[in-house]
Amino acid sequence: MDVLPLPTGERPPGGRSDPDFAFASRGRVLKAYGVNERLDVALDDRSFADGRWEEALDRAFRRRKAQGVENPILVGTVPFDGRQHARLFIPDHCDYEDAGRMAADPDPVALKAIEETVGRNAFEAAVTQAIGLFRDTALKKVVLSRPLDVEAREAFAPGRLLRALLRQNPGAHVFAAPVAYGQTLVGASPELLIRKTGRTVVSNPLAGSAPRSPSAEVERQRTAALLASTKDRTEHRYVVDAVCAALAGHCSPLSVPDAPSVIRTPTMLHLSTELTGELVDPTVSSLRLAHALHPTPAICGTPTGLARDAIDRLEGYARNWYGGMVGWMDSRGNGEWALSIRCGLVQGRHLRLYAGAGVVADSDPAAEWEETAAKLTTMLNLFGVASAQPSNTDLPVELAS
Ligand SMILES: C=C(O[C@@H]1C=C(C(=O)O)C=C[C@H]1O)C(=O)O
Repeated sequence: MDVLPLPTGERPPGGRSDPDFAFASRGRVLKAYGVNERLDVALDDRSFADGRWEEALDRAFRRRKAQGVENPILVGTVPFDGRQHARLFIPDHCDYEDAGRMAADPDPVALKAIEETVGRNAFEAAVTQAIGLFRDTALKKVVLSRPLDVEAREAFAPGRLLRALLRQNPGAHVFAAPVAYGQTLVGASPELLIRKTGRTVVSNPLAGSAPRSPSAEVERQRTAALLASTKDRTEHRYVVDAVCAALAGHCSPLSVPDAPSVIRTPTMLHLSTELTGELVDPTVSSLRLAHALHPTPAICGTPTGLARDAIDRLEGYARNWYGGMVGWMDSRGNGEWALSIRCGLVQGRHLRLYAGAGVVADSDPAAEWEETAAKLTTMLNLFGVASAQPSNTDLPVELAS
């Protein structure tokens, strides 16, 4: 569905006041309107190595400043695979809104079907194959994901999904970003890849997960179990080590807590480590740092190259924007980039959701499937169908209308 044009007659609905791009952080939503200049480019090693992309961006920022904008910004999304083009643009106009004021209850949406394009059997077989790779190769961790296709009777309104995500996930980096004509990536990411404010950078990798529970007692047990779990600690350690290694050359000092803590999203518990550093060279941009980090083992694996190959061979679908990053950067290089997870791609009546789970040597395929199901509830909660998981077959599930 990712490359299809909108069917004739279907246009994304939404009021004129809906921003073209929105990104929430710490209680405020950055809203961007219109495209002043587009900077679609593949953000791979080559783009950063020869400095040409950053020069082009600098020229674009200077043109904008010449039009009277004191500190212009770039917004957009970068796909999982850096060889594919990012969707980045300098907007015509930006403002901020209080996230709480922008939040709204979800609209009732008449769903037609939920289809497990990659079903439980296929996913668990992929996890089993990955476990085999840990025995036979130097691969230590790989994040395997799956899509879930939701079809509604009428076109989804990305702006309304955004407002509902803000209501349901007040602490998340809630976002809505245009990725192609008629296609919008919407989500509520709990994971900050990088924030740069002047000299200071913060990265908050997550890995190691359990679902929330309505019972406080069960949740206490799950939190304690997560902190004590060797499997989850190992999964988490790979990410923290990789983030440390990527930031170490840029930061002095770099402060890394000795042990992870547990953070709560409305649907999940995660092991979390917040790293903070002071940049040796404060002119290094947030996007260059994000590129140095991406893809972390929170979304790809360890070692990166082998994990990428395993994802290509085992997942059986194209991630495209899922597992990339979304955010903004100003002309001084300050900015924030969140992992594009807990998200979905909206196109007309179609919404493709995504969720993945980190697989390590002592993973259990059934538990990894359950983990992806739990992560999908962040988006499925928009429709009140969190418990209506499709059956264990690969067949589409028709929902009562
Ligand atoms: C891959 C996802 O989440 C990532 C994987 C996690 C894990 O394996 O425990 C936890 C948080 C995220 O870093 C996702 O939500 O799709």
